[in-house]
Amino acid sequence: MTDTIAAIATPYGSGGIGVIRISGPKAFDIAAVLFSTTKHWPKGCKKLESHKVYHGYVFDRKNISVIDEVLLITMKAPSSYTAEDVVEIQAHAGTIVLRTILDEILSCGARLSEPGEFTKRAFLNQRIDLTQAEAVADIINAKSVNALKFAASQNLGTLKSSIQELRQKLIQFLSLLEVNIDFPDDVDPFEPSQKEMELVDDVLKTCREFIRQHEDACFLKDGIRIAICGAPNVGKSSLMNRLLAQDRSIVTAIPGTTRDPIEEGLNIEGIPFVIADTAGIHQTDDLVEIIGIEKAKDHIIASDIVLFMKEPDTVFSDREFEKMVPLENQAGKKVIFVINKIDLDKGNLPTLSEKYRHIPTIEISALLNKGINKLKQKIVTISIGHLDMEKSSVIPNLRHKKALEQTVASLEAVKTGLANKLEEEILAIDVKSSIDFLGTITGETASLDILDNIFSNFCIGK
Ligand SMILES: Nc1nc2c(c(=O)[nH]1)N(C=O)[C@@H](CNc1ccc(C(=O)N[C@@H](CCC(=O)O)C(=O)O)cc1)CN2
Ligand SMILES: Nc1nc2c(ncn2[C@@H]2O[C@H](COP(=O)(O)OP(=O)(O)OP(=O)(O)O)[C@@H](O)[C@H]2O)c(=O)[nH]1
Ligand SMILES: [Mg+2]
Repeated sequence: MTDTIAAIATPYGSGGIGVIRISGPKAFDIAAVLFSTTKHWPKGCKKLESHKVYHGYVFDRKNISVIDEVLLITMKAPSSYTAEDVVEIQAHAGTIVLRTILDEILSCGARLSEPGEFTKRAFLNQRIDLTQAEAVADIINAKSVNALKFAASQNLGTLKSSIQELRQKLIQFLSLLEVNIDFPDDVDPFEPSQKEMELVDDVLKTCREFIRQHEDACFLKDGIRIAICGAPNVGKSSLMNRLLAQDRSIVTAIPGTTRDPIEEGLNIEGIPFVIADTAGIHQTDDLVEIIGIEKAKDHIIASDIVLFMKEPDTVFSDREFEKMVPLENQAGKKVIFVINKIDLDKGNLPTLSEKYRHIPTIEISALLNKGINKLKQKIVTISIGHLDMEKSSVIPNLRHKKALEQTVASLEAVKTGLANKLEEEILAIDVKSSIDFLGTITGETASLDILDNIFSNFCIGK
């Protein structure tokens, strides 16, 4: 039999309202002891029904004095967050008042909950699966609107149903194999049909697609890395300051002003970016500049998006561009060609070469704050234009990615086994492990370690 747990569910400190949550078999009894719908002695509490909100007062357990005027919410099992009996008390949010009520609840036989224990109970009682439990933590910790969209979608069970569907297909496949293992004499030797081969391929393809989506989604959680690069004095630091809307980098008319790369977080339309202003890249004998240029190159290599800057009356050359963004590092990198200082009416703007014609060009004046919004728009569209966050079932969760990679490895072994006409017993081992790996994602086959690790990262009261 489970015990009854209680915790303050709202953040510490003072605020409008604070919520205390009780879950478990004693929740309603404890409420009946401490709560009264009248403020006068003798305390009066009618029988509490499920899914109702009551107005009343919390007394100390000896029913001598009123602690606070509250609203009390009742939810009978299994229709509650934990799928157990739940009572919530909405009191005034002050550290002392909430602690005092909690102490009374604890002295009536409840125990202080562990971090994440309410959500863990929802999982153990099978109201939600592990991906939904993780989504709850991701909703709380979301650093951007997009991270929230992923998490909210996962909370609804999108990933859960996709994984369950894949798992079901493999279980069906396993049962075909097992018929042959159990009754080898009664049935013909296992000969996978075209349909069964396709089934394995199908599951493999979906797992690989999820892994790819995971990589996209990671950007949205950790920040897409942008590096601003170009020759000295083109206005890199000026652009950095415009994008951040603050004076972060030093701007002077002296070429070679920026030495150390300067990194800052930037949020455009809810998407997190990490942007780096770097030293102007050119030939120099200055030791400090040389080190700065090396660091600039490291930043460019590590970035997802490069803003390659030039000014009017200069020319774009493949050689210069490839010195900054080497050919071997161009794969997967997105580049925007930014022409700065268009306020200077001095002649010709540089144009892209034939080879790099596909790169989008944006004209700006960092000095006059012109074209900056257009540039921001371009940064957003090349970052996430191809993603649909609201429908995506994948959120950037490393645990899921690893499990998917293990599933893929096992299914590859199944495929090789099928091609080599291995025995059913051997095939079944790999099919079983792929089923188990998928099960670790939803929690059907997750170990206690995994569960502890996930729930201990929650806050108390969640
Ligand atoms: N006051 C309060 N607000 C809250 C929560 C809570 O527990 N209490 N939540 C906690 O994180 C979130 C809402 N999530 C919830 C998820 C499921 C159920 C629930 O009772 N589910 C039952 C019954 C559904 C029904 O009656 O339609 C179920 O699924 O069986 C409640 C809250 C955010 N806001
Ligand atoms: N006319 C004009 N001048 C600009 C513009 N943007 C920057 N400048 C000027 O160009 C000079 C260099 O600007 P920075 O932003 O320091 O250039 P940088 O690329 O960071 O230079 P380094 O750090 O030395 O590589 C400063 O005098 C700026 O005021 C612009 O859009 N128009
Ligand atoms: Mg600079």
